Formats: sequence, C-alpha cells, structure tokens
Amino acid sequence: MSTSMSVSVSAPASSSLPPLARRRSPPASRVPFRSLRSLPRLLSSARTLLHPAAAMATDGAASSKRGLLIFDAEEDLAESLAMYTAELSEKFAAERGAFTVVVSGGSLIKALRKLAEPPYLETVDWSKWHVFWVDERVVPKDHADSNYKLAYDGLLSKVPIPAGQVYAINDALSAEGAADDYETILRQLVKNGVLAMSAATGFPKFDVMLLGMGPDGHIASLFPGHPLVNEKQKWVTHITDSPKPPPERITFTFPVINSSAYVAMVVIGAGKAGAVQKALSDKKTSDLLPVEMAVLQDGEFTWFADQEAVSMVRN
Ligand SMILES: O=C(O)[C@H](O)[C@@H](O)[C@H](O)[C@H](O)COP(=O)(O)O
Repeated sequence: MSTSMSVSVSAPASSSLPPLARRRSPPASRVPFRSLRSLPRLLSSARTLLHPAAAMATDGAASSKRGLLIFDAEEDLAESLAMYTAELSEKFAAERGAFTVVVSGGSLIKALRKLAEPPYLETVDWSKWHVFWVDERVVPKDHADSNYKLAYDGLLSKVPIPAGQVYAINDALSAEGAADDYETILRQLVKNGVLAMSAATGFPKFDVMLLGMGPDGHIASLFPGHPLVNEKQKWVTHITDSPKPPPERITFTFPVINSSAYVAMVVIGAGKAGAVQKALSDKKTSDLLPVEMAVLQDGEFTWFADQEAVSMVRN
C-alpha cells in the first residue's frame, strides 16, 4: 500500500539540542515516506532526536526504549500516530492473532481521528482489535463525561471493531465495583489468551497504550501526590477524589502501564510544556510526576509532541 503524505519531524526551534542532533535533523526538516512499512525507519531516524534526558529516564528498566517525535503541526502528528498504530495492529495481529489497544480520554481521541479515514479505515484488520480504557469516569456510558462516549463518537463508531471486543466499564456499579469488575474481565482475557502477560512483571502486557497527559503531569487517573500512584498489587483501582472532575473514576495502575509493549504519549499544546520539560529533564527530583513514573520494563515509549509542548525543553 502506498500513501503520499509526509510527516514533519523536527527539533524544537528554540532548544539547545546537542550539535549532532541539530545537524542530523534541522528544525522543520521533513521526512517523507511512502508506505506504512517505512514507519519503523521514520521512527528510528526520528529517534536520533532523542533528548538525552529521555534516554536517562529509562535507567533501571530491563530493556526499554524511549523516543521523542516532535511535529511542526498537529495534522502531521495525527497522521504519524495513525500510521504508528496501524503498523502495530499489523504486527500484533500477525504475531498473536489479536491486538490489545488501550486509550485514554482527553484530547488523545481527536489525535486518533485519521485511523477512521482512508487508507487505515480499509486496510487495518479491525476484527483483531480489543479496546480498553486506561481510565474511565464512573458515569453512564451516554454521559458527556464518559471516556467511552468520547472514543465511541470520535473513533469506535466509525470503524468495524466487533462490539464484544470493546471493553467499557459496567456503569451500573460503584467506582470500587467497576474497578474490580474491570480487573476480572482482564483476568478472563488473560486466561483465554487475548491479553498477554508480562514474564518480566507478572502483570498483563497490553500491545499498545495510546495515552494523553494532563498539564499537571497526570496520566490515566494517576495524579501527582495521590497515593494511588504507589499501588503495586492491583491491576485496576478506583479513585473517588480525582482533582480533575468528575471525581469518581477507575484507572489502570502503574504496574500494568509499565508492563506495556508500546506506549505512545501524545502531548499537544503549550499547556503541557511545563510537565514535558520536567519529564525530559535530566535533573530528577523525588517529587516525580506520574508521567515520569511511566517507565516500561520491556517496551518502547514514544512521545508524540508538537512544537508548543516541547517549547520549554532545554538541555
Ligand atoms: O479521563 C481522563 O481525564 C483522561 O484519561 C486523562 O488522563 C487525560 O488523558 C489527560 O487528562 C489528558 O487530557 P487532555 O489531553 O485533554 O489534556
């Protein structure tokens, strides 16, 4: 299959990236590519832009990689994100016969819009997809705050994923009940082989998590300073005092997030710049933001950022 698009990958215009990185990819350089299969090449060439601090953040992880892709325009980011996801869909469908995809709420869903357009609409094997939420607000599924509704309206209603492979929460339960119920569903999917387990961690290993980050550095419903960030046993837990409304939510825990095979962290806009700067800083303090606690044990973590989101990044 071939496409005619190009993805713009560039260093932050005002940053002081090392001379080598600047030489390899000057600001606003364009990396054209013609086929889905060329994405790994694109990603690997973009990794030459890897911020030194991003690499340092993987210290201690057994075998993980970390990359930073910076796009001049949100449109380019969305195109690359669709291609990245389609590539992983093809890989895991071939390897495992299933593709387990976890999404967040927030602006991430809009950034996934191109998956519902040609060529992906026709070429992705949607029958292999199993869709999960990294966090969900405990509201009815047709409520304006529902992450299920957000994803359904923005993507799931437009692509032919079998309804039984879309794992919404049971919205008739309390937050605690919904979290327990969701974990029970995950354990069943591990038993029947749809969901892989991580040999490294003993927690489920999702094929890809497509995540957003809040301006305060939260991911999923794991907020800075909240005790839930320290949960080490549960796969899914609940929160009733979320600082971001609505207060009642369920969320995957860090052991599950950090067992993923791939994570795409999508950050768009100046509102994310402070947290991105801290996350990419090589000066690590004890007050880690949740996004800094996302350290994969045996996986690949890729930032998909626009220029505004990395506007405060300096060496
Ligand atoms: O339910 C939620 O609130 C989300 O899952 C949450 O974790 C979100 O992904 C971030 O807050 C980023 O949201 P934005 O991209 O809209 O800032």
